[in-house]
Amino acid sequence: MPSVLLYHFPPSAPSRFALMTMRTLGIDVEIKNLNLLQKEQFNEEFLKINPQHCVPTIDDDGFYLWDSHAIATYLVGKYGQDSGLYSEDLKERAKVDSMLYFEATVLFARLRALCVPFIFGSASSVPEDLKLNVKDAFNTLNTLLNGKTWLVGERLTVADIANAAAVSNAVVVGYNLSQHPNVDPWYKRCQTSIKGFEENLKGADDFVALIKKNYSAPLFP
Ligand SMILES: N[C@@H](CCC(=O)N[C@@H](CS)C(=O)NCC(=O)O)C(=O)O
Repeated sequence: MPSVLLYHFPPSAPSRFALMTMRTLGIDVEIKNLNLLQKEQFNEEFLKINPQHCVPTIDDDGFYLWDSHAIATYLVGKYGQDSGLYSEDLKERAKVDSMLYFEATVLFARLRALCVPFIFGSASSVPEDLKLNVKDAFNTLNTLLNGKTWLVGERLTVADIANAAAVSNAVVVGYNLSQHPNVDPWYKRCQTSIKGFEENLKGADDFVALIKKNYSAPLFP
């Protein structure tokens, strides 16, 4: 299998979702780090590949693709049809998609809205409404996991990997998972079932280190 090039930034949860999917599929990955704080995503060479200038982006033998969700489902289709990470069944697949969109537009989006101002030093306190938004997203996740081992169907899918990457960032900034009795054990299952999870946790530590440069207290005391 030829290697796939991943433009990556370890603190980024979407980027780590793409990398964990690659690790879980056993894809030979070549990593090219782009330091977003140094605005390396705006270099001329990368902008030609991805005018949206975001990570993760892959180069699969000259096929350029971005958005972690598109990357994950593409890679399963190309390299992991038997992995079960993205169902062949239309309705099950739609449920996986639904949980991918949940991660993109609710869980990750709300965490980003709360955390990113601290990375860029433009926040000095945690707005209550943003905290409530994050808690509401976790409440939803908890309800969706009621009586279930995985988010969709009977096995791990890319929906679990995406959401677990975002949850890792929440945990390192002090979000207490034990208040969500279904999320906590699911997250522990993710840790032992997703390949590259240690690497993901290291990236989450890099993420919180960026916040701590400007704000040393936990965001969810
Ligand atoms: N929906 C996208 C989000 C990607 C994203 O927000 N990437 C951020 C890092 S977390 C980024 O590259 N920001 C730099 C920029 O947009 O210039 C995905 O899932 O891949």
